[in-house]
Amino acid sequence: VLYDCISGQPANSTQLRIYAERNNIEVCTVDVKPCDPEEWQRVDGSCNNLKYPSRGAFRTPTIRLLPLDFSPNYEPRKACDGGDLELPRKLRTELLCSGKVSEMKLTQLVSYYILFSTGDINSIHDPLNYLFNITYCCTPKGKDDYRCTPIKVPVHDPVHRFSGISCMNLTRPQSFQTYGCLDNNTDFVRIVFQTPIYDLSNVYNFEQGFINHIRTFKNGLLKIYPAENGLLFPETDPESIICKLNQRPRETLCHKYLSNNAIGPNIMTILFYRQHNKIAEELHKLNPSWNDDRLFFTARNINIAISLQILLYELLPILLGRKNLIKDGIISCDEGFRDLYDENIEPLMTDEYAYVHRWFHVIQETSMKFYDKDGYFVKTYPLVNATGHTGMLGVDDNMVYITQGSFRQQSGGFDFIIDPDMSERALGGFQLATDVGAFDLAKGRYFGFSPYIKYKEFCTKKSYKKFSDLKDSFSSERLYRLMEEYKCPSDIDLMGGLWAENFVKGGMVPETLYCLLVEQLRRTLASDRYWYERPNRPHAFTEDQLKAIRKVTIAGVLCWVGDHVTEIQPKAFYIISAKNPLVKCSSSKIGKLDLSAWKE
Ligand code: HEM
Repeated sequence: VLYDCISGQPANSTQLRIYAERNNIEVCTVDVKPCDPEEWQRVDGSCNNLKYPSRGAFRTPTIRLLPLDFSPNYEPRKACDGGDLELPRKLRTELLCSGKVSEMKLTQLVSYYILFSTGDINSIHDPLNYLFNITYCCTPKGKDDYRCTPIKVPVHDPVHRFSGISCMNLTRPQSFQTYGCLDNNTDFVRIVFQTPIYDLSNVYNFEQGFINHIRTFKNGLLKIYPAENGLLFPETDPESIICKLNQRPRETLCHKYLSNNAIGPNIMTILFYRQHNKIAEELHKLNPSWNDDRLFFTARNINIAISLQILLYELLPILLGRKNLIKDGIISCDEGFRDLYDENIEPLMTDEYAYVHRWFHVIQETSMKFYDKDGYFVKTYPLVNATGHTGMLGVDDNMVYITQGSFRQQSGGFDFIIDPDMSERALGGFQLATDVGAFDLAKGRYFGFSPYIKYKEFCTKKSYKKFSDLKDSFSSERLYRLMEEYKCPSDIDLMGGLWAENFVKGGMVPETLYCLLVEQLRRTLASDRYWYERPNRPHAFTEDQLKAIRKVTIAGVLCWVGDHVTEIQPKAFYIISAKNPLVKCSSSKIGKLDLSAWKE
């Protein structure tokens, strides 16, 4: 049945006719084969909710916590005095300092994993659009193109008053209106291609049929190929234009079915892809009678569960605070099952959830340190030169160096200081100047997010009319900066507020960021029928199997599928220290997967 993406109902003949006239049936509908309540979790996400079978599938529309706030024609909202809000680049340079500060407790792996996890539920179609299709927003042609929303650089910009750069190319976020599924005069609905549930869409892909390209259909395995350096990678497309930074002819590796994005998540995706095969191989040894399908879906089920176990129980407690997460019902304090499922809650993702993850741009350390397999420092390499540069992983020891660096190098600071490469050249060799912070702030306006104080009110149930009402959530110095830049509290952008706000007690992120993440995670836990901790889902784990999943840590994953990782600290999101020393991968301190509970 063809379901209308927007309504989540079977498309009627009038709708289909309109879509056919516009030549966009394929993008505005999802083809859902009849659901079987007991089937394995589908790769395209359909049939997650049996009442609304297309919800949870790729291209499920996003939802909003607060109403849209735009000027007419989806232009940014106005300031309280009726004028334009301050330029995003001006606000970024005034509210975030540019410089290098390290977080002394955490490793670079934190940024790699958090970005990898956002890639599961969020696609990178918007940057691809302005990098490959609409590249002229800073030229006269861009002035007449509604899709162009370039970043204007103020004349007295601290960096570009010297460089002569006065504009950065950027486009409007794409929506169901962009693709003609909704009329232009209707409320903006963001289009996202990934499924809105955590199901490793970034590893297994998500569009119908794509999975058939990566499966071998033998023993549950995915296709995998050795590169020039002998290491194993998913299928490559040497002609792809996405890997623009590949140094050809030597560097040819470029993922054909997976995304070639920033280097950290790129590596994590490769590791989870390989991990699928390791799991399938072991399952096959344990249960030689299982057929290909059973091995494939069981391995995927375990792989997804591991990715979530690490996110929820290892990483988020560090970032958001373990006690906070227990109090808010996001993690459980015992090892057993839990079941928060409610079939009346549709598996949908809020726009706010993906958006506030952008705050983590401030923690990105961009001088990647390369270490060899024995832990000797080799060199530093600019992280931004590695985006769209998958080819570097297939030659020399780069994959080894970056993997080793991920758990040996410190993370960037959790503060209001952004690494200069993120604020000036985040898109490395693609675009001359990219201030990702300014992009983040500008995008918030083109998504039509309500001002920061509305979110603050949503989270605290208090009212904020005057700047002084905010004094409990900001240091006086940070509040003063906001007052310098914004005329009224209601002018403060969501991202502007996050950049200045105090951290949640017990955690390392701004209070409102915490609140908006938790809001979505609650929905995710209640709306994903296949959530790994549930005892009553199709092909649920047994108690022993769930216990085995709960033991796995990111260190265990790196030991198992990382190239030449032979020793690592047990808590790999934390730096190596006397309390968290390097140990051999064979040590019982490393949380490895034991698949014996799957033997029949
Ligand atoms: C700490 C790790 C990071 C996290 C959690 C993160 C998160 C995000 C998220 C959620 C988006 C929004 C995507 C969308 O909805 O369209 C985004 C956009 C973006 N990120 Fe990151 N990111 C991280 C690191 C990086 C790095 C290392 C780079 C560059 C090398 C980068 C460059 C960008 C760019 C260029 C955009 C698009 C900006 C736009 O078009 O508005 N990010 N990031």
